[in-house]
Amino acid sequence: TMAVPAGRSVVFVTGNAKKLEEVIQILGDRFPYKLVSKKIDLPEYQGEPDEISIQKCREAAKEIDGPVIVEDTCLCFTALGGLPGPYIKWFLDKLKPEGLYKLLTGFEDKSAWALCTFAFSAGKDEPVQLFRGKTEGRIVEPRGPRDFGWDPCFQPDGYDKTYAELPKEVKNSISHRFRALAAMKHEFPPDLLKCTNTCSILATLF
Ligand SMILES: O=c1[nH]c(=O)c2ncn([C@@H]3O[C@H](COP(=O)(O)OP(=O)(O)OP(=O)(O)O)[C@@H](O)[C@H]3O)c2[nH]1
Ligand SMILES: [Mg+2]
Repeated sequence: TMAVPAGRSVVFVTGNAKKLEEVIQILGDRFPYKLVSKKIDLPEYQGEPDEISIQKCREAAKEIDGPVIVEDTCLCFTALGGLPGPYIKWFLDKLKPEGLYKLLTGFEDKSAWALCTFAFSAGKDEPVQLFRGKTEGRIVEPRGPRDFGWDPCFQPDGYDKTYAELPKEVKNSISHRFRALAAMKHEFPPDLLKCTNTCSILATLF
């Protein structure tokens, strides 16, 4: 289990306000530590998802010099051997959701999965622990609001709506991010440290 001194806060380091918003919505008051957020644009590393999250977490722990959480998100197309994967940020930036859909023209298989990897470290010389969540679905012509990334072109299996069209509570109950946070929650036993007030989330930097 995770070692965070009682009363210490865990800093969620991300440059992405929408991620932070979802993390806050998903964790609600079930997170037994004080979670604060810090907007730092960490480097976009290359490699396998686990390695990327470990490097990202080490860098964040160095900058914060204390307990940190980071998260890295991949969107993987089966027909493309898992690409764009961790490089989805750049693909989305240049192609937009329409272009992501068009990438699969010529492939019958439109299946895809969203992968979220949270990484936790108690400090700069401490080990990194990973928590993964995966949601399977397929890439469709974009539908729904445009306020978060590739949500309009990802339709989770079992639903006839895209992530963007689904009510937020529904996305947050099946998403890659929800599943990774559920895995992480098991490692933060609420009774172990008895944080005074369950969880206060201060998203002051956005
Ligand atoms: O439609 C979406 N629904 C999601 O649930 C979701 N989660 C992440 N993303 C996007 O996918 C890329 C990941 O790259 P990423 O993990 O490096 O994130 P980031 O650089 O924005 O923030 P961070 O690395 O500072 O935390 C970025 O373009 C994010 O905007 C999402 N888009
Ligand atoms: Mg990033």
